[in-house]
Amino acid sequence: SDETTQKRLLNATQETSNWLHHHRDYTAQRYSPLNQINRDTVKGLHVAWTMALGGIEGGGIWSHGGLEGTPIVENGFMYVTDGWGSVYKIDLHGGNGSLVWKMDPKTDHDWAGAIACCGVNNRGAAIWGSVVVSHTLDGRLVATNKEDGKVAWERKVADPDKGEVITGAPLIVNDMAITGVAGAEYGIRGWIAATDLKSQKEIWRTYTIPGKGEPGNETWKDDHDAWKTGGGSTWVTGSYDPQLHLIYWGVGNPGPDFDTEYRQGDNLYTNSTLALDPDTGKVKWHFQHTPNDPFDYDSVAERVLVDIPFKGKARKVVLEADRNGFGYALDRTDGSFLWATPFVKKVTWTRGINPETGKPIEYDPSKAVQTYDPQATLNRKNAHVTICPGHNGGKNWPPTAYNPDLKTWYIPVIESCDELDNKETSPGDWKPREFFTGGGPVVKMPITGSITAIDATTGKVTGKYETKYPMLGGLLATPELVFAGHPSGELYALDAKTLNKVWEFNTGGGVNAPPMTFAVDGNQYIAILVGLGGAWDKWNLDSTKGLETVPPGSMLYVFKL
Ligand SMILES: O=C(O)c1cc(C(=O)O)c2c(n1)C(=O)C(=O)c1cc(C(=O)O)[nH]c1-2
Ligand SMILES: [Ca+2]
Repeated sequence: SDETTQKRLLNATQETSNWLHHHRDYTAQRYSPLNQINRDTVKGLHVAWTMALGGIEGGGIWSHGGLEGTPIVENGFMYVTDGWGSVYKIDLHGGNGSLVWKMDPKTDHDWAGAIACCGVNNRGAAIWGSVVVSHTLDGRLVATNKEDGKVAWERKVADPDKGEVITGAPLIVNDMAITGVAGAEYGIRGWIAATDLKSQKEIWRTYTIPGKGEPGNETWKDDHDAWKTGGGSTWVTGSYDPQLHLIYWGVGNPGPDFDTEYRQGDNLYTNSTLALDPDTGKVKWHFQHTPNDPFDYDSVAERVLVDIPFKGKARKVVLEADRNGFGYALDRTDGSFLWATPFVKKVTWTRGINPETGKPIEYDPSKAVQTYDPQATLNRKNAHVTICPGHNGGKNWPPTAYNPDLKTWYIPVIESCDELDNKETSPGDWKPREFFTGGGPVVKMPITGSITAIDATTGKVTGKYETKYPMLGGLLATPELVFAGHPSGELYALDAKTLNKVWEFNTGGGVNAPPMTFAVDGNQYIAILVGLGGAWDKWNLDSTKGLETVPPGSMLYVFKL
């Protein structure tokens, strides 16, 4: 197999046939210039081949695993993961797929599965040199030889004894694998860690919650060290700007999720965008989206890097579609705020975002506990609320896609409200490997979805394709099309400009993974994993009538003209 050099990883946008990074390239646009499958030809798209994978065994609190991965493709070979972290190498030549090897990391199902808040999830692998680099739910970073599927080395990065698991794909930057952690619902103290792929040693680990004496720690104003169990997970893969030499990564919810009085203050850097120096892990700037969050609005979404004009000036921008229902554009050189737009139809937790500061209008930095909309803000006195978007967010982990020619950003939306209860938390309540949430959702309300298009240069919504079910799988953009899968099984293509549906196929499973595209032997293909898992069918099924009949499964579908 081929060497994946840093030079090639930097140039991934131009390797048109390939998909070398989790989000295809360092911009995380999930845009491929391949255009054989286009507005005119797409009606001829049909199944080329399928392959049954594994990973749907149960473990811990989970009755089965799910499929959330984005495949990597390099020069006619695919590397794809299942929910328990097995990696499959598939030869794509000759018009069908054949399994070359499978690496089973022997994940400890019960130990890790007991503390995976939201599913047996593994969102994919990365490639570097002659190895595939992947994570396991039980906290390991594994390097597997591309050639023979043998494990070259592995290193423990996260510790399930503390409630830490890993569900995201690694990001490779300058011969390092960058790892994010999950566990904010178990009161972990979140971090982002860099492993040197040459020495296999840790180079840096940056806690998303600053320690005593570090700038930001003063935003934890309680008297019982709430910062030590303050959440701030980092479970979605970030992006990288080589010119600015900055990594962009999102940070998850504070813990306990629903008891703001326990963790008074803004709770930095939870629910923030971080820009980090890749050499040292130092935080160069931050922007917090929902300070002192009462709603579980993890700001973990991928950070999409786009170069666009804004108010007549060329800007280097980072986009984020936050769980709080707003899409944000920040200047990625310094984090200054450009615009925010609601991408869901209904937002009730705030009256809006202050156009100068980018903070919720009600935000008062002098307050230890924030009150956003007084009706909707959950606290010990207002211990039962209805909020929109619901705690799953207006958009969860499934990635957005961006078309750089149209300067249009497509968001996979969850259109929801839900009812939340507060439960007062006391110092001493935290126990390793136990939920530490300070309340939670109670009544399940119906949930739908949409694909919402935003003009990145203005922040205005330009279109909405409404869907019966929430968008749980993420998007792919090509020059003329947007691809998406549905939890009820359909994979479909929309016209990139009109958002009209131009093609559809029912996979017979439930789609919970993002589509991707590649080319081999001159032919373009669309690939997607099928198998409903993640958080949905355990926690949210009452809100989506009809999905209870979708069987778990584990299937790779590949389409061609
Ligand atoms: O805070 C965390 O550490 C964390 C991790 C994860 C995860 O790793 O899957 C999810 C969440 N939170 C979460 O809040 C959530 O809604 C969620 C949905 C899913 C999924 O895969 O469907 N994962 C997660
Ligand atoms: Ca969370």
